[in-house]
Amino acid sequence: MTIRIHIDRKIYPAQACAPARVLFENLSVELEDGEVCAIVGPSGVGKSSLLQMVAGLDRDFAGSIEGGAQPLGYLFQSPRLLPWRTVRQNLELVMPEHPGRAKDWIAQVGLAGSEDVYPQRLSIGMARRVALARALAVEPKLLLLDEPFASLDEETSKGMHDLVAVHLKKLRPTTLLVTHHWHEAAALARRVITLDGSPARIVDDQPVRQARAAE
Ligand SMILES: Nc1ncnc2c1ncn2[C@@H]1O[C@H](COP(=O)(O)OP(=O)(O)OP(=O)(O)O)[C@@H](O)[C@H]1O
Repeated sequence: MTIRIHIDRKIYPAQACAPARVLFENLSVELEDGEVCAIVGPSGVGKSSLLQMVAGLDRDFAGSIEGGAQPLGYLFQSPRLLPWRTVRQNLELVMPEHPGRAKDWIAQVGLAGSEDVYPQRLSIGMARRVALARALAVEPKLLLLDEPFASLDEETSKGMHDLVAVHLKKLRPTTLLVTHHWHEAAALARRVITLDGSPARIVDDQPVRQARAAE
């Protein structure tokens, strides 16, 4: 499904010790059905905020997001697992019709044997892998990945990268991938959008080949 994002204005209001911040102004992006697009930009520019708006979790802005596809797979920056459910139960929740597949997903993210462990006993990297499995297991039409390979060692990161690549190829979800790493963007995405400034604007938007050449 094509996604059309147009943000006239997104403001985070003033808080006790922080002034109001205009995060986005006149920002427009269109994603074709099945397009994999990486979002890069400096820390604090608004990448995670943009994902939350696309997901429909933040509707407090002037503008529109058209075509929000369901099912939605969303890997948040923090794992956001339900602490009162085991690893297996966290996954079963998103696939109530196929609970038997939870075990297979746990194995695919390299956590076989941790099925009955509660999230507080997992390292951050393990919890993020469960969260990645949860995002992919819903067989999303719209996939939002916020730094999917953070907190992972090199070998695990490569394994998770391959897992994501296989699923992007198989399911062809329209995908927004937030990353700080050009090699991740270049390996998984066909298009790279660079955000910068305050309010944030798109300072670069190009196919991966040209983006790599400009590196
Ligand atoms: N709920 C909120 N209320 C007020 N300000 C917020 C809120 N969420 C984020 N911000 C602010 O908005 C700005 C953008 O945050 P965001 O997390 O979207 O950036 P980011 O580009 O994803 O950063 P990073 O790469 O460090 O994860 C930051 O200055 C942050 O402090």
